[in-house]
Amino acid sequence: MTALSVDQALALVLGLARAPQPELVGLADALGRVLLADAVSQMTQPPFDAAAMDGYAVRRADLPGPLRVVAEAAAGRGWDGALGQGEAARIFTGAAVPEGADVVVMQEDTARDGDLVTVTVPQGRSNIRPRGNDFSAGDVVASGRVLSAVDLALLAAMNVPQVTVGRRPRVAVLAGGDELVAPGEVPGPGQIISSNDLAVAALAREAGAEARILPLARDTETSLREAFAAAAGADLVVTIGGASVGDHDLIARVAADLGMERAFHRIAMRPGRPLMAGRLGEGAMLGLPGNPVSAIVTAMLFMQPLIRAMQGHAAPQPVVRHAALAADLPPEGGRQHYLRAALREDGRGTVIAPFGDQDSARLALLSQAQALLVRPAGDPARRAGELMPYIPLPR
Ligand SMILES: Nc1nc2c(c(=O)[nH]1)N[C@H]1C(S)=C(S)[C@@H](COP(=O)(O)OP(=O)(O)OC[C@H]3O[C@@H](n4cnc5c(N)ncnc54)[C@H](O)[C@@H]3O)O[C@H]1N2
Ligand code: MOO
Repeated sequence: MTALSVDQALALVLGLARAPQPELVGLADALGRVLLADAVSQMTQPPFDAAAMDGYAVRRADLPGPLRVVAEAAAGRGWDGALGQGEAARIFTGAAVPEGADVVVMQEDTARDGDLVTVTVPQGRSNIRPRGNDFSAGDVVASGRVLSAVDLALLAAMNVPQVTVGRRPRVAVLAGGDELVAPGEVPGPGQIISSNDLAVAALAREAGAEARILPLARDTETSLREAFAAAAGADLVVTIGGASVGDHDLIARVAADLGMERAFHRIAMRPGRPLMAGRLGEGAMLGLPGNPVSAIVTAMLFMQPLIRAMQGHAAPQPVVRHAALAADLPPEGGRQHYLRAALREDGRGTVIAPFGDQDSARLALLSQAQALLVRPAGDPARRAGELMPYIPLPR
């Protein structure tokens, strides 16, 4: 069987996402989430013609004065009178501009003497923000938007305290292997510390999921069955390791016994060939390979897009940018290759330099990388300076 391409595999993985489920949340919980219903402004902003400077509200025709200061208007404490000829009102930024005034003169452009104020500099701009200059009641933040910090401020200003967003997928992370112990424990002979589960859960949360790490499973069917049982209720079960062909790689067998409908189990990708995906009960399952770099890279390229798609993201895939190669590269093999690389800026733009060692077990090297250089399967030899696609890594 020929292995699937990365694009084919990604399409199948995204196909595992069911329609996003709406949930009403307060703005404080809405960062990074996808709006599933239009949010409609309840406010017009500013709600009145507002002063943009501290100074004096005056009638342009009366300038330069002297003008009699007859009132004071501060933000939140307005003056509801009207300016007559030859009159000025002391005013502060954000206050409603009194009727009759058509300019706010900043106080640096005035001279005050008792009740009288004289404008000392010719006035150009009005320094008045007209009512509705920012937005109006009925304006809409459209469904589909991924909410940024600025969007939260906009929605708050619109007096929309709650929004309908995609529910956070519940993700269970299942790592296992007799060689693994948790961080802080003392490893026995032949044992190492489990690291992938932490990274994968963190990546799941970064993509918007509620992630929990299950207790480490052992390399027995019983232990794995218990772990899958503990994952009940998850929208997505992500296993790590045990995906390859070794005698102790039991994940595929146990998942199949539990009724997993496998979409694929092996893709033309490096690192990450033994990647598995499918439906499991009401949810989805992703089986990531155990090598740390392979687990993390496949989590970025498949798990995070799936989690985003589950919340309704229209463009769940990672961002792809382009940079010039720092040095020549030999032709690629039959798998799409994601090379750990450094980025730097030179006078003409971004330059990408893949590391010499691409061993998929080297976490310390991955933590140095700023990008994954993407080389398609069968990519021919490349010359320094050629533009190549890359995926920036989170810093
Ligand atoms: N005969 C073959 N052997 C291997 C193949 C193959 O095609 N034929 N593929 C290789 C590739 S590529 C990868 S990637 C690995 C994937 O293997 P598994 O998914 O079965 O993973 P394991 O064997 O369980 O573990 C591999 C490696 O990763 C370490 N590991 C596992 N889980 C964790 C964890 N939670 N934290 C830290 N490190 C972990 C594990 O100790 C192993 O060293 O298979 C190759 N072999
Ligand atoms: O695919 Mo493995 O993930 O090359 O190390």
